[in-house]
Amino acid sequence: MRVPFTKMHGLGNDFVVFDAREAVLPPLTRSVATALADRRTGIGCDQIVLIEASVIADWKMRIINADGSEVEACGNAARAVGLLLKAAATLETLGGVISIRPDGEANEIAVNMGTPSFDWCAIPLAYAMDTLAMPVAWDSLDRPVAVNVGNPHLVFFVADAEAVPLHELGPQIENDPLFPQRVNVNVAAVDARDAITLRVWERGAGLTRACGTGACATAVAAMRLGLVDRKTSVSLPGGVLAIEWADDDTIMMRGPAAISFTGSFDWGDYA
Ligand SMILES: N[C@@H](CCC[C@H](N)C(=O)O)C(=O)O
Repeated sequence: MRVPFTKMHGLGNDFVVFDAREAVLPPLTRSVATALADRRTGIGCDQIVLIEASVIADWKMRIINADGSEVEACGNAARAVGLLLKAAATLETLGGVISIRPDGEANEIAVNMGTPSFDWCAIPLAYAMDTLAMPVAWDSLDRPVAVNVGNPHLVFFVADAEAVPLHELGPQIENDPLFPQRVNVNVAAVDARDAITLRVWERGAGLTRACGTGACATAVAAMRLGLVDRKTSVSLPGGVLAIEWADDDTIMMRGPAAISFTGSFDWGDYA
C-alpha cells in the first residue's frame, strides 16, 4: 500500500508527515517507523508526524521519534502542521492540547505550547529533588534545571554551548536511571537578557538542527533563574525561534516551517 507523505522541517529538524485526517493508515509499528526514519535506507527524518481526527481538539498530532518511540510533544512539528493546515487550529497531543496559527509572514507559525511544569514527579524524575538546581553532574555538565513542556527536558547553562561534547554526554544523560522516561538534553549559553544560544540532544533522535520544545524549556528555565527577560530569542544550529512566557503562564513559540518535497511510501515493504 503506497501512502502519500510530505517531507517538512522546522529550522532543519525534519519530519515525514502523514495526513491521516480522512484516510485510515495501517499501524505505524516500531519497525516501520525506524525503517522510514533511517537516513541511509529509508526517507530519513528526526520524527514521523501523523495528523489524525480528534474528539477533544480540531486535530490530533502524533509524534514518533526516529527510534520508533511515540512521544508527547514536538514544537517544530507543531509549526510544520500549522503550515500544512494553513489555518488556526487546536491540536491534541499526548502532552496536552496546544494551539497553532499562521503568524504574519507566509511560512511563520505561532504556537501556544501550554503551561510548563517544574515538579520533579511531572518531569518525571526517579526521586524528589529541587528541579531548579539539581544536585547532579555528568563530567563538566552540572546543576541542570528540569522542565516539562509536554515532554521532559534537562537544561544545562554553560559558558560555551559549542564546546560541550553533546554527542558523548547526550546519550549518557538521556538514558540515566534518574529519568524513567528518558530525557531531552539541552546545553545553553545566555548571550544577553533577550538572547540564548542552544544545542539539543533529543531523546530518541540524537543531535538535531533545532528543537522547539527544547527552546521553550530552556527559555523558561533561564527566565526562572532570572537570566533573561520573559521574551527571548533562542538561536539553534538551524535558525532562531522567538519564545515568550506569557502572563497566563503559557509559552508562545514563533518561527518558520517549510515543505521540502512530497512523495509516497510503500508501507508493505517495511511492515
Ligand atoms: N524535535 C522536537 C521534539 C521531538 C520529541 C523529543 N525528541 C522527545 O522525545 O521528547 C521539538 O521540536 O520539540
